[in-house]
This record gives sequence, C-alpha cells and structure tokens, in this order.
Amino acid sequence: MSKLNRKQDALDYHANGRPGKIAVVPTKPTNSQRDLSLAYSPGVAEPCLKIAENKDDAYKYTAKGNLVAVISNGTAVLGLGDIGPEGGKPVMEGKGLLFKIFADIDVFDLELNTKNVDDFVRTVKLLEPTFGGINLEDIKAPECFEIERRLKEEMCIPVMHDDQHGTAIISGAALINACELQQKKLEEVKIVVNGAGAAAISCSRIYISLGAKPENIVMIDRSGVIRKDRENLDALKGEFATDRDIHTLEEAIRDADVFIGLSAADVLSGDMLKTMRKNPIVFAMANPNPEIAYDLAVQTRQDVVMATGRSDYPNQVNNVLGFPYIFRGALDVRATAINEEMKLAAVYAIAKLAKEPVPESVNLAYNINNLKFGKDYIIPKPTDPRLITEVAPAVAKAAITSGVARAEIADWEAYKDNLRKRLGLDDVLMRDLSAAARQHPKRVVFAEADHYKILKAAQIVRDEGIAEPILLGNKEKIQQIIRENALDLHQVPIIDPFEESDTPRFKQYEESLYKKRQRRGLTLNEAHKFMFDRNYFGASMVEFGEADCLISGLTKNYATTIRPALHVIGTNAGCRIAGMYMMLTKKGPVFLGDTTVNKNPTEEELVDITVSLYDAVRKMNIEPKIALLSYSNFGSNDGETPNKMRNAVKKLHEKYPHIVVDGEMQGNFAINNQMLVENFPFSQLNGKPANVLVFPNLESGNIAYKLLQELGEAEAVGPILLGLKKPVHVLQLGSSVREIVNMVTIAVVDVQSRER
Ligand SMILES: NC(=O)C1=CN([C@@H]2O[C@H](COP(=O)(O)OP(=O)(O)OC[C@H]3O[C@@H](n4cnc5c(N)ncnc54)[C@H](OP(=O)(O)O)[C@@H]3O)[C@@H](O)[C@H]2O)C=CC1
Ligand SMILES: CC(=O)C(=O)O
Ligand SMILES: [Mg+2]
Repeated sequence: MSKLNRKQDALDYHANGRPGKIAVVPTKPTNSQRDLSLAYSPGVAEPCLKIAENKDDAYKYTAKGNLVAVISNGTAVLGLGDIGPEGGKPVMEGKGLLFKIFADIDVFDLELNTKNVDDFVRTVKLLEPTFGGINLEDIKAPECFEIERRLKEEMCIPVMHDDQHGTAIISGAALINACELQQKKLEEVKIVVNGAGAAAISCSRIYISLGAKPENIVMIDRSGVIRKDRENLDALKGEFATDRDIHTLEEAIRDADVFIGLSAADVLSGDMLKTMRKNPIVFAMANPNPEIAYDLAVQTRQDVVMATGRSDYPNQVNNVLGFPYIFRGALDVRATAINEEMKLAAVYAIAKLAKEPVPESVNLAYNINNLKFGKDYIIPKPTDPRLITEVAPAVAKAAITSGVARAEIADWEAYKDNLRKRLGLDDVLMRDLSAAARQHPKRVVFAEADHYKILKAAQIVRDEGIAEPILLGNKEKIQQIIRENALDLHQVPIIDPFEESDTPRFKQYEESLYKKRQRRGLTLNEAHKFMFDRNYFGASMVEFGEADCLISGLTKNYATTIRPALHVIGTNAGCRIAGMYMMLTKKGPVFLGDTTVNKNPTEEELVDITVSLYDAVRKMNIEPKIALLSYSNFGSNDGETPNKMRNAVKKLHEKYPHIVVDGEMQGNFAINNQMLVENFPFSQLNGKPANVLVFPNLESGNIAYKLLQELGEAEAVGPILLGLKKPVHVLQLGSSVREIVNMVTIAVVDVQSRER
C-alpha cells in the first residue's frame, strides 16, 4: 500500500461513521420506565445522599473507580511536537481506546487549552472527584515534570505521566532482555540517549534503578551532547550531563552498546550505527517514525537487536504495553499513587513474560508460527492476553506492600479470573475442562499429523498434560515439520499405516471392518485397502483400545471424516448421531445442535437429538436448560417448522419430564429470560436463560453458529460429535491450533465421562 493510501485510510478510519474512536456506553438496563426512574430522578437521589455522607462511596455507586482521565495540552504529541490540544485529541482518544480494549478501563480524554503550568495543575486538581486516576499524556518537557510532581503531591488518586513512566517501564523491560540476548551487562553497557525530554529523562532514570551506571549514559538534545560546561543547563538535563569531550551524536555513538531514541525521525544514520560496538541494541522509539528505519538498521548491522515504537515491525517498544495494566492494578487496590515499587514490579513482570511460551492466539494475530524469546521477540506483543493477568497483579501487589493501597486483594487467583472476565477472555468452562482433562490425560490419535497445526496442538496438549498424542502419517514428513518448526515432540509415537500392513494389528483391523461391513458389500480386499486411510486406521485403534479417541477433519470434509468412524466404531444402540457446538459467549457457554449432521430432522429425531445434547451438556457438569427454536413463540404461528418443534417439545415433556425444555420459541426469548418470563410466564425455562438451543434443521443451526463466530460474539468449540460408541471428534476444515487444542480437551473429557 502506498504511503498516500495509508494516509487516506487513516483519515477515513477516523471520519467514517460516527466521527472519532470512542463513545459513552450505559452499563445498566434502560429498557423500561422503571429503569429510567432508577438511573435518574427520583432513584438517583439515593446514591447521591450516600456519597454525600461518605465520599468513598463514589467508588461503590459511580464509575469513578474505573474511570481514568487522559489529559494533554498537545505540546509534545508523539514526535509531532506542539500541535495544540485539538491536534492531540485523536491520540488521546486512541489512548482511551487502548485503555478500554486492553484493560477495560473507561476514559474521558481531556485536552486543555493552556501551556501555563499553574492553570494546568489547578484544572486537573479540580477534577479529582470525577476520576479514579490521571494519565498525563504528550505534555512537553520540562513543564511535564513540574505538572506531574505537583499533581502527585496534591492529589490522592494515582497520577502518571505516561510518556515518562510508561515508556520507561516498557523500555526498561526490553533493555533487560536485550542485554541478556546480546550477552551484555546492564551495569557495564554504554548508553546513548537521543532526546532529553519527558521520555528520555524518565527512561534514563529507570535504567539506573535497574543497574545502569549514570556515568555510562550520554544524553543528547537538539543542541547536541549535554555537557557539564553547557551554559544555562537546567537541573533535569544537568542530571545526565557528561564531562567527556564529545559534542555530537556521531561522536557519542562510537563504541556505544545501546542507542535509545526518544527524539525525532531519522537522526541516526546507517554509518553511525556501523560505529557501535559488537551486538548493539537500538531502541528507536520516536513516533510515528523512528530515529532510524527498522529495515535500514537490520540491514546495516546483522548483530543488532532492534526495536521501534511501531506495531508494524518486530519488537514494538511502546508504552501501550504498560499504561493499561499499570492503571488496572492501581485502580483495583485504590492506590493513592503509582510509585517506584509499582513501576519496577511492572518492568520485571513484562520482562519475564517475554520468556514464557507464547499463546497461540498471539502467533495467529501476527501470522507467525512459533514466536519465541529471541532477537525478534524481546518483549511481549501488545495483543498478548496474559499481560493483564501478569502485569496488573504485579502492580497491585507492589502497591499493597509499599503501603499506597487503600483496598486489599485477598484471593489473587480470583482476581486474575476477574481480569480475564473483564476482557471476555474468561473461558471458565474451557479452563475447567482443561483441569478435568489434566486429571486423567488420555491417548489421542491424530489422523492428520503431517500438518503443522496438528503437531503444534499435539505439542500443546502434551505440554499441558491434557493428552498423550499418537501421530499418524508419514514418519519422514512429520519429523521434517517438527524439525522446521522447532516443535518439541520427542518420544511421541509416530505410526505410518503403510509400514503396518504386515502386522497382526493391521490384519485384526481389516478383519473387524470386513465383519462389520461384509453384508453391506465390502470385500476383505477392500477392507485391507481402506485400512491405509488414516481415518480408518485411527478409528480402529480406538475400537481396539490402542488409543482412547481420534481427532481428524482438519483437511477433509466432514462426511469423509465421519464415515470411517461410523463404519469402524458405529453408533450407540438407539442413538442418533448429531453435532453440537459449544459457543463461549460473554454471557457464558451456550450449546447449539444439531449443527453438522441431520439435514432436516423429524419430530422423533429432534427428540433424540435433544436427549443427546442434554446428556452431553450434563457430562460437562452444566445443568441444561433447553429451548427448541423456531420463528414462532408457543403456537403464535402455524407452519411446518413451528409445528414440528412444538410437537417435539410435547413429546419431550411426556417422555422425559426430568429434562428442562420448552418451545417452540424465538431465539431472543430463549436467551433473554426477562423477556420470556414477562411474556410467557408459564414457560419451563423460568429463572435462567436457555443454555442449549435446538435448531429445526441443519441450515439454521449452521448459519447461527457461523454468524456468532464471525461477528466475534463467541468462540466456537466443536463440532462435538454425539452418539458414537467410542469418542471420535471431527474438526472443522481449517481449524486453528487453539480450536484443535479445545477439541482435544473435549475429547479427553468425553473419554473420562464414558469411564465413569
Ligand atoms: N515508543 C514509545 O512508547 C514512546 C515514544 N515517545 C517518542 O519520544 C519522542 C519524545 O517524546 P517526549 O519525550 O514526550 O517529548 P518532549 O518534547 O518532552 O522531548 C523531546 C526531546 O527530543 C529532543 N529532540 C527533538 N529533536 C531532536 C533531534 N533532532 N536531536 C536530538 N534531540 C532532539 C528535544 O530536544 P530539546 O530538549 O533540545 O528540545 C527534547 O529533549 C517522541 O517522538 C515520542 O513519539 C515518547 C513516549 C513514548
Ligand atoms: C507512544 C507515545 O505515548 C508517544 O509516542 O508519545
Ligand atoms: Mg505519548
């Protein structure tokens, strides 16, 4: 894409639809007159009076405790300089957006039309009743230092100038890790800091707290190297003045180990970079354009560890990794400040996280196979879902131990769960199922092991103790994929049916298949040939107890995958085979069926499918509440589908009175229990919304789950195959690694439940 297009895209992004990037969203019901009278007059008077009696109740009855002000006067907006408060507003809205999506913190962005420190401080101080915290942003040095110092002294809520401390924390974490990778000691490295403003001074201070020696730091501003003999040197820059006989960046950079850029675009040339020591570290953090372009740096020095503030290159050293979680931790313990202890706790938590195995969702987001700690991955990616559960608790703990917290956190695991929930990362059910699977891991045979995603998933389930994988396929090919992707699958058995054809088990498998299918036209010779198909071979392993379950379907269509299982294993007596999807929604898990097998089930078949769904959901320790869906509510329409669903419900009520099931009903009534109760108080689904939805036909079930999945409303786990005598689970064509792992987990729990 040309630069010009990108510029237009950015403008369109901001202008299209509702202008800007953020909005205010009500958090309470506003459907009825009653709701409104509670939200506003007269009901609102009650919390007002409580708060008037005790100011702290503002945290209980208002949004204060989760509301941060992002405040700027637009004097140092990114590296764009003093572009005024209105000019800075898109950045401040952007920070608001990041606070929200990464830490569920609500933000009002406030752009102040003043360069006067007193006016700025007075205005912000007056806002204390409104906010739980203050994030100062893009205010130029030296005013930003005095503004922050005074506000910290005079306010009882946490105040942090993000360009100073957010940047210091992230680059500190990155520097620790870069030094380790480049085999340098922070205590010994020679650091050149280009820029002497808000970010540069605070970063240099934190590097010293982390071990760097002040005498090893040289700082440069627009006038060149900050030397002790400079006239009118202010105290802030004076802190880093040198008496070395150097005057320019060119002179300073020679033999330096580390370049820190917090100034302006393109000030470091390739030639200058060449003069740095072996294994240099370059953090060119000016935004939007770094002090040296990423490509130029890595082409000039192959031994460099290179980072920028941008998201389109590896190693984005940007305060977005910090401010959402630092404030999250501070707000959650009602900290009165963000102090040194909290900042250092954040540094170490971020640095440590970079060394942990990377979640598959992050690999996928960046389209990278196996992101690993190394020169191209020195700090976590901003989309890493673990940042909130690692950094926020570390900050909150440090606030408590350093004595600035006004609230305690008793149960840290529950706190982490709550953080995940905030971001909708809360697959409690999946986590419970994983925990259950880990109790008694099972042998899972993968029919398509000659595929990277399957091998990666196999590694994950083995690492996590969920399953013992067995790989089916060509040994050489599988081993090559393992090698190329540095996967750890040592000692995992690999079986190639083509190498098995003379073995007793192959004979046993083909004879068994022949016996089952001889009266359906199958010859022994054909049964022999079928067994080279890994779906037949894998299903036979399950049938003969050499594996506990089979996972397949990544590369073949559903029918082709399921047929061998039906031929080799078969269905439970009197059982109808059906497919169920588990949708992990923000409102909890919802099970949909049949989404994969029965095209247009009859009333009787719907009864069987409902019973299968009921049994499967109960096996997951969830009490099923089942709705049979249609376009009509309890007889409001007469049509083929409503009649079919209504009659199926009648049969279910007669035959299975213990099952909580009702219908026919429309989808919204099924999941909005208030609406259901108000309009149909006689319904069996009283008290809780339905968590199992039965569809009239394959079309509607399939459309529903795909729409939910694509609209980002829910993660789909499935299809979970119901009704087979032994566990075989069929993946969706092209499933992600995460989906495969989820499916294996379900399969293992399925095996366990059959053993009970
Ligand atoms: N990646 C990240 O997370 C972050 C990046 N930044 C980036 O850092 C830069 C500075 O931000 P901030 O500290 O808030 O701004 P300030 O205005 O407080 O500081 C800017 C500093 O850069 C110096 N400077 C400007 N041009 C040059 C140059 N050509 N050579 C040497 N020094 C120069 C200025 O020198 P003088 O003092 O002489 O005016 C000043 O000291 C921006 O580009 C910003 O985008 C900032 C925060 C976070
Ligand atoms: C990232 C940031 O805060 C800045 O560049 O100013
Ligand atoms: Mg900034």
